Amino acid sequence: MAECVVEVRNVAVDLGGVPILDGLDLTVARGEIVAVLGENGAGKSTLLRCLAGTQPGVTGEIGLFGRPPADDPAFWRDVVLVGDEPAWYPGLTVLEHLEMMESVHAGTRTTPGEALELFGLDDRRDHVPLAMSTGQRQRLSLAMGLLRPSRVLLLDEPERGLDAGFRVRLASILADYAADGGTVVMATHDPGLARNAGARVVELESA
Ligand SMILES: Nc1ncnc2c1ncn2[C@@H]1O[C@H](COP(=O)(O)OP(=O)(O)OP(=O)(O)O)[C@@H](O)[C@H]1O
Repeated sequence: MAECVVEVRNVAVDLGGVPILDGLDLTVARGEIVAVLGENGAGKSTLLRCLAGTQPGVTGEIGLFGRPPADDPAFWRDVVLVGDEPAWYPGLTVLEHLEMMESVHAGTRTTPGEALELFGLDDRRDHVPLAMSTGQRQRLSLAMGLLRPSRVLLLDEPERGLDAGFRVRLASILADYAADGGTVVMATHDPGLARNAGARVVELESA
């Protein structure tokens, strides 16, 4: 049986009297992709924050590799979160952002050059992120996340701003990550992305 990487038992979040998730159970195996779908406000981002250990007010049990998530360096050596647009480093180009990631992480999954090609950013390598389109910046966020060595990807609406063609490529990038033994949990509004990536779909009901 495949190793269980993510385990969520009876998890709920109380945000000032508003219950969210309401006793959620979820297990995700090594090499599996789970796509969490649901209406606006259903709690998809909240679930990802729970898995990342950054959500206050959580009850129930959450384990990644058998340990509760902890917002500390050891945890983040295994886990990559791509969510809201990051704060770009002023004056650094696209290539330099990727090189910065490479310089601080041993054993990166791709080189900066390979990441530029994979994420279709080769012709933007010498641009600064704030001079690019929303979708191009999202590609860079994903490229920086995928360049890092990791065992779990937590992705909040990774399709945000991406054109249809690149969503197909992203699905294949995620499928390759899982085929290499990685585990993915993504919140998405794109059932096509989930299907093309070979994800198991989990529907979150609104409270
Ligand atoms: N800081 C907060 N304080 C109080 N309530 C919050 C807070 N953040 C989110 N919520 C509420 O929690 C619920 C879940 O929000 P969440 O962002 O997890 O939903 P979502 O499924 O990711 O939505 P979307 O599809 O719009 O991204 C919503 O009803 C939202 O109003």
